[in-house]
Amino acid sequence: MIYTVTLNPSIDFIVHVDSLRLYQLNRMEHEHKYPGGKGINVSRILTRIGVETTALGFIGGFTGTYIREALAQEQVAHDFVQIPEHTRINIKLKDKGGETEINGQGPSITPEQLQQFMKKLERLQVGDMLVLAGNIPRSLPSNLYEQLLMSYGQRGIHVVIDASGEALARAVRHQPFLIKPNHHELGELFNTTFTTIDEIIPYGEKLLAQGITHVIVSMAEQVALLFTADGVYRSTAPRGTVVNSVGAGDSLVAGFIGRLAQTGSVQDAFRYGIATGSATAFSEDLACRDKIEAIFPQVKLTKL
Ligand SMILES: Nc1ncnc2c1ncn2[C@@H]1O[C@H](COP(=O)(O)OP(=O)(O)OP(=O)(O)O)[C@@H](O)[C@H]1O
Ligand SMILES: O=P(O)(O)OC[C@@]1(O)O[C@H](CO)[C@@H](O)[C@@H]1O
Repeated sequence: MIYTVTLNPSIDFIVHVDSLRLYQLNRMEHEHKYPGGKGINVSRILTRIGVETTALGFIGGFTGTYIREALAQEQVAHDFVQIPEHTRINIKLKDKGGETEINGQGPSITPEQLQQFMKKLERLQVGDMLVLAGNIPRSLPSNLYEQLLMSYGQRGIHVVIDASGEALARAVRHQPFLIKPNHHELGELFNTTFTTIDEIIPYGEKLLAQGITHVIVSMAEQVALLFTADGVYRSTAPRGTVVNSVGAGDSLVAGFIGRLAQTGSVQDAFRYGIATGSATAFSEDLACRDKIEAIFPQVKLTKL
């Protein structure tokens, strides 16, 4: 079973305007609402590709009810801790110049609610996977992912970290199964910036040498890199028309771990992950299975 954790879920409110005019009235051309938050996105994709998953985290208020209902409609299993405060709404604003995101802070989580969440994790068994994805709300300990990684990693559970900043920096010390920084997040981790692929390679190898099983470095429409036991692989991103790239990174993670669970082949899983990320970028909502599988044959790997 793949458990995903979204400590701070959201309704993603996707708004399209032709050309945003600041400080003036803008009319939406069209708008969509989706259940969001990185772990929830991973669970939605896993369900679409037929991999068993349960989404965990904290949810509350009318926004929380909307998310529960939307997930139930898609048959995405979940077991959230119910809280009284409203789950946040994140605005994703698209115009012809690009995408602007305004994410909410989200509700405060009390120590009692955190305890309820910890209790839900007790069901995890050897061989399960735990995906810790997205920001850690300010009301929770900033080392929460690190604590979970240490305790569940030692019990034979594969822990995936899809986070940035301090949460990622703390996690890489404790041998997660997979991390998927984009090249900016990787640069931040090492206090540097990258201009070429060659510059990234020693840093990915360093993370692997620290005991991380798989490291994927994504770069949106450019190449992505996989660092794994038998070497470094480069994949080019498929070409297409970008509709909404929110959740592309989460989709890559879901495609990779889902396919790995199905086939056991790391290279095949990397190709499938890239196809899933791109299929999401080319869709209004997250990718559907048909689109992923149509793109999959386009994805080729080169061993470096
Ligand atoms: N413009 C694009 N064209 C094609 N594929 C894309 C594009 N943007 C993203 N992707 C696909 O999604 C994957 C992940 O994208 P990206 O590197 O933007 O992740 P991210 O920064 O974690 O994304 P996000 O935070 O928006 O979820 C890429 O490796 C690629 O397969
Ligand atoms: O504020 P966080 O937790 O870092 O990111 C939340 C978020 O931007 O990430 C997902 C896309 O990756 C969206 O569904 C969601 O709105």
